[in-house]
Amino acid sequence: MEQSVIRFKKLVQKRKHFELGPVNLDIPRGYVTAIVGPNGSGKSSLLRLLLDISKPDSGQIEVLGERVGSGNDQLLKERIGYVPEQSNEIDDHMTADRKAEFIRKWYPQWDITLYRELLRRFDVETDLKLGKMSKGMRRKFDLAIAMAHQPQLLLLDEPSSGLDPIAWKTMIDVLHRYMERGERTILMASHIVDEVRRLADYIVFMVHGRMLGLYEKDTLLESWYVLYLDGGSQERHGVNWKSVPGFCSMEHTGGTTVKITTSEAREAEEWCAAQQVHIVGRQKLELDDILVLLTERERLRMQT
Ligand SMILES: Nc1ncnc2c1ncn2[C@@H]1O[C@H](COP(=O)(O)OP(=O)(O)OP(=O)(O)O)[C@@H](O)[C@H]1O
Repeated sequence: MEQSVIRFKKLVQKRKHFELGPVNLDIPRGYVTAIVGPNGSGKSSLLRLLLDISKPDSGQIEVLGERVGSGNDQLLKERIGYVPEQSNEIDDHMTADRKAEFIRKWYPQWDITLYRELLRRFDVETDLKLGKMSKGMRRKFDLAIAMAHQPQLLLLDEPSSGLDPIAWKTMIDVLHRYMERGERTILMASHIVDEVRRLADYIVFMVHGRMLGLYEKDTLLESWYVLYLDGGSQERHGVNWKSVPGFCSMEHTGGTTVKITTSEAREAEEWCAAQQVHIVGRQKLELDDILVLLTERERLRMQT
């Protein structure tokens, strides 16, 4: 694993109806990591803990080498850009430029040229009050504000929420460009498969407040497959399909063909070769299908 930019150590936060953690995880520096998980799995809660907006019950978080909540918060926040899931309504009476004037005082690295360039690219009307902006325009403004002080770490909570397809493409391009310079890191929570596919290097799955590991995206997508197997003679010899490496599910699809879903495609194919099972077809799983299967696996694990 590369050098880490964020470290969660035995992090736990207990709510009345929800428990987050324990989370033990290192987020690599210099990459885009996406937290992917169903509604209510704890993605936003985790980002708020990172920014010390809410407190854990136990455990620790280190961000950019500093312990969160240790008193260096302002210095730390200067190095971080954050786009929350929902914009702050307190700012609704301000125009874009007034808000920018207001917050730039806290950021020595604030780059007015970059700010103007981002607003131009996102087509944001600078003299409009924030409360009068459309949802998408407000989102674009929030992104520009989060990036204008050139943070080393960007935390994005559902960044494309409300964006039209053109604005979405601009955002993807802007984020790619952000990553081109230096050792920068993005940690984002997202539901959008296409966004994760285009941006993320690593993926963290989160289900019911639990982290299901950090996966390198390309490796993950190469591991989860549906294999269509000719099960004719094997069915007669009583082969146990559950012994296929990475076995997730099995279905008869008509005739002698058996559909097996596996999380270990390469090993499963080697198993087929050893068992002389003919592979009739193969199909990659998409991220959302993988999430559904992991969620179901976690639900079953919690029941036992
Ligand atoms: N301030 C709070 N007080 C009590 N419970 C909370 C609070 N904030 C969030 N929760 C609960 O924590 C759980 C996780 O919520 P969170 O918003 O972190 O999930 P999420 O994965 O970001 O969801 P979504 O994808 O819908 O945005 C939910 O059950 C939610 O009701």
